[in-house]
Amino acid sequence: MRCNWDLERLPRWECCCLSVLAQRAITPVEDEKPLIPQVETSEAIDQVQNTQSRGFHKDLNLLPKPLSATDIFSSPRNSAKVRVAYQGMPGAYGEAAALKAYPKCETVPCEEFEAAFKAVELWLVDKAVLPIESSVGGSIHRNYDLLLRHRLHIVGEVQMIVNHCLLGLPGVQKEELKRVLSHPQALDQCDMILTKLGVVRVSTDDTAGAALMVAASGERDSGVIASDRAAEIYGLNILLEKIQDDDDNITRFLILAREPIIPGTDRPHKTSIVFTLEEGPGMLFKALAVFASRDINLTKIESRPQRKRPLRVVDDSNKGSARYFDYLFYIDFEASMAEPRAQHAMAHLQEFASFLRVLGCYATDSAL
Ligand SMILES: O=C(O)C(=O)C[C@]1(C(=O)O)C=C[C@@H](O)C=C1
Repeated sequence: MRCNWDLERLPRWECCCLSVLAQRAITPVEDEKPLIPQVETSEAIDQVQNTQSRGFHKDLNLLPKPLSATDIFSSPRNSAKVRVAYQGMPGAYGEAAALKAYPKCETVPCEEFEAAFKAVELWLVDKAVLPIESSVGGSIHRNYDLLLRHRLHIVGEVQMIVNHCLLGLPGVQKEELKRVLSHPQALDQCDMILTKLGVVRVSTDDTAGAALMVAASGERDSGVIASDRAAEIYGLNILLEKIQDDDDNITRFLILAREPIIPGTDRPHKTSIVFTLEEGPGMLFKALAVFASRDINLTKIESRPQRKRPLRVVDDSNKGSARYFDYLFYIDFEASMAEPRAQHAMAHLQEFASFLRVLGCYATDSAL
C-alpha cells in the first residue's frame, strides 16, 4: 500500500511552509480580528482575581463560560491578542500552560479536549494547548487519538512542573474531609496523601472544575486537589501544598495551530509523527532503525489501536483464524525537519510505512 504522505514533499518541507506563510500574509492569525464567539477570557479571570476575597462567596458567575463541542456560533470582538483554548475551567493547569507559552494571551476555557480542537479549526481561537503526557501518569490517550482525527499541526510544546495543593472551604481542617474531588490524573499523582487521609476519591473533568464545584456547593467535608491559582480564583483555602507523590511531577502540553511553523535549526527541535506498518516480522525494528542509523534520538513512542480498522483477521489455515490488533505508532524524535538527516529518515520510513503523517516540528521546551 502507498504511503499517503508524498515523498516528493520531504525535501520541499521548507517551501511547503513558506507557501503556508504566504497564505498567512493574506489572512494573518494574530494581526487580524477574525470572528470569535462571545466567550469571556483571561480578562474576566483577572477581574475575578482582582475582586476582594470573600471566601467561597465570590461571584462565580463572573467566570468565563467554557466552550462546548457544539458552540459554533460566533460574534465580532475587538482583540489583537492571541486567543488560546485549553480544557477545563480558569485555574486549570492547561490555562497555566497556555500562559507559559503566550504570557499575554487571552485564555479560552473549553469543556472537553475535542472542543479545543474544534475551536481552532473553526477560527474561534488561534491556538489550543492540551496535555499529552505526564511524567507520573503517562500518556493522555484521548489527545493522541484526537491529533489523528483532526488536521491541526503541533507548533510547540510546554513542559510544566505541576505542584498540586489540597484545598478546602475556609475554616475547614484536612481531618474533616470525607471526599476529595479532582481530575483522575491529579488523584493518581497524589495517591499517597489521599491514602493517608482515607478519603473517597471523586473524578472530575478538570482540577479547577472540582474547585468550582466545592466552592459552589459549600460542602465542608469535600476537599479538592488543584493549583494555588484555583484556590485564589474560587476562594478556597490551601490546606496542604506540593502534595504530589513525585516531586518532579511534569506535564507536557502540545500547542496546536491550523498551520505548521517553519522548522529551524537554530535551537533544539522535536518532530512528532504517526505511522502504521505492514504486518511482518521485524517491521517495528526496521522503522526504529531509520532513526538509530542516523543518530536521531527518540523521546517518546506510543502505540494506539486503529479505530477505523480495529481488528485484522489473518487467515492461516495451519493455525486456524488468528485475530489481532492493528496499531498506530506515534513517535517524537529530537531533530528538525529542516535537517537532512530527519528528511532522509522520513523518506526511508515511508518505504515500508503504510501511512505516515508529520504531526509537527517545533522547538523543544524545558520544565525550568
Ligand atoms: O485538570 C487540569 O487542571 C488539567 O489541566 C488537566 C491535567 C491532565 O490532563 O493531566 C493536567 C495536569 C495535571 O497533571 C492534572 C490534570
